[in-house]
Amino acid sequence: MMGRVIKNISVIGTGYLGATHAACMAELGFDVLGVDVDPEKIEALSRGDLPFHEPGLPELIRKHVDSGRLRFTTDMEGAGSWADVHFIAVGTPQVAGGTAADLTAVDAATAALARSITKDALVVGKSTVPVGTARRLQRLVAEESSDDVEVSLAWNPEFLREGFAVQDTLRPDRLVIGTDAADDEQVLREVYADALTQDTPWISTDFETAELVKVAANAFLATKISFINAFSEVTEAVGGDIRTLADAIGHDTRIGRKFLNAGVGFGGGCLPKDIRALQTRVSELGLDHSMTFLNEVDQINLRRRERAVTLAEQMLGGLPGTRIAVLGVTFKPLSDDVRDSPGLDVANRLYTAGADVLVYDPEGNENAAKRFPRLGYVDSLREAAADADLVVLTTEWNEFKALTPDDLDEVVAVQRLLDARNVLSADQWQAAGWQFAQLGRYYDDAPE
Ligand SMILES: NC(=O)C1=CN([C@@H]2O[C@H](COP(=O)(O)OP(=O)(O)OC[C@H]3O[C@@H](n4cnc5c(N)ncnc54)[C@H](O)[C@@H]3O)[C@@H](O)[C@H]2O)C=CC1
Ligand SMILES: O=C(O)[C@H]1O[C@H](OP(=O)(O)OP(=O)(O)OC[C@H]2O[C@@H](n3ccc(=O)[nH]c3=O)[C@H](O)[C@@H]2O)[C@H](O)[C@@H](O)[C@@H]1O
Repeated sequence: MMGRVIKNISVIGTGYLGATHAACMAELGFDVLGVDVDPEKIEALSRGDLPFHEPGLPELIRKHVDSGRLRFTTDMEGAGSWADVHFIAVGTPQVAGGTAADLTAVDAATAALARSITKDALVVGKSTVPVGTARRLQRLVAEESSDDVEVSLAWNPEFLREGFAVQDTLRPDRLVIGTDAADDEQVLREVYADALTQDTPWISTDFETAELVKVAANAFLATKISFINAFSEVTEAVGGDIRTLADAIGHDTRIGRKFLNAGVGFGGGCLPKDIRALQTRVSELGLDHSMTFLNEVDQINLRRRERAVTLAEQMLGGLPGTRIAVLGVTFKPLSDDVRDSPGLDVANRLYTAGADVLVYDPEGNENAAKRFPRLGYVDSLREAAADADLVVLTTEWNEFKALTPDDLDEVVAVQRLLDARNVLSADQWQAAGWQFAQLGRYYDDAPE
């Protein structure tokens, strides 16, 4: 592909990652075609509607659907005969009933794409995959594509965060490019030219390192969260304040304060499944011990959910027959994503144990109701808290972080709050007469 001017880009898979990537590529000046197997998603996107919540993305999609620079289709063949660069951004979820990554969609999308390509092109993997996948897909592309065209493969993992997806794509904090040929790296330099500042690190490496960088980053973030949450178990038992502890160690710039927010733990469509897939892949490679610590990271994380439920039960003196308001069921604020959400898991466990649960989330109600239809869902914080015996804050949306006792004093049945994200002031709520608990903190009057 050397010496070509890149004009047309396709993005295969238009979920959280792919829709963002497609819109941002259009913003960088390319003509872009988003391809997905889900006709409803494609219909919505083609109208300029985003079928999920991501700040700043609806505006970008609409802008470029209107400008004609961004189109969506279910027709893979259209993409294969049109684009110079194809990004693979399909899902790699956990396999049903196991811990490995399910690569069915990546394999199917890559094979279908390769068969449809009728001009020289670069296929770029963006999905998060087990190490070794890129090399396998390179062979698949060679087998499935026509001998008349030159098709090569590169691996370019994605580090965007939901809630900040647009800014993370248009101004990435680093780019990692795994290639087998210098020409392919040049193509990606051209693609990303306008997203780079003078200082953006550009890491050019082989396939294996590129794949591993991605899972190493997520494993490190997960470990950092479970590290502080393991200390929560200690401060809860012996007395102490996990926030002060996190602040104090975070001042050491070698440690840093970010990702040391103790609470109900990590969830989402990436961190949990990525640490499980990494362990599974490493065992497959015969390295039985290298990543076993990630099992501990996972267990610490899941114990936080249990702890939230136990604490709620202790505060109430039993769950059956109680009314509980659950505030926040997305896995984090600024997203409508409820995949492996700690808050939704806690809500469901409280319900299963006999409580009457009313959920309110600013963006997540609809997705949560699809997953757990039996919970009650309401459209406002006040409705959720009305006559509640306990309010549980599980996702730190700004609306919840700004709560004061005045907002709820007259609304609830009993002044009782469990802050499972450590974002409210214990002093303030206790001074107002509330029975108040947080994960990772110890109180003289804490229920035991
Ligand atoms: N969501 C995020 O913040 C990030 C996700 N990732 C990785 O990106 C990948 C995609 O993740 P999400 O966008 O969150 O998943 P998602 O589930 O939102 O989107 C995946 C999309 O792929 C489509 N798809 C499935 N099979 C297909 C096929 N054969 N051809 C065309 N389209 C197909 C699905 O219909 C769906 O729209 C995963 O590997 C994930 O680990 C990486 C960084 C950030
Ligand atoms: O591979 C991915 O898909 C992405 O996964 C994460 O991004 P994301 O899942 O959007 O969310 P994070 O901001 O990392 O939060 C993950 C979870 O950790 C929790 N968390 C985060 C930070 C913290 O201090 N404590 C904590 O419990 C959040 O509430 C959330 O449930 C990574 O941060 C991204 O770099 C990566 O690209």
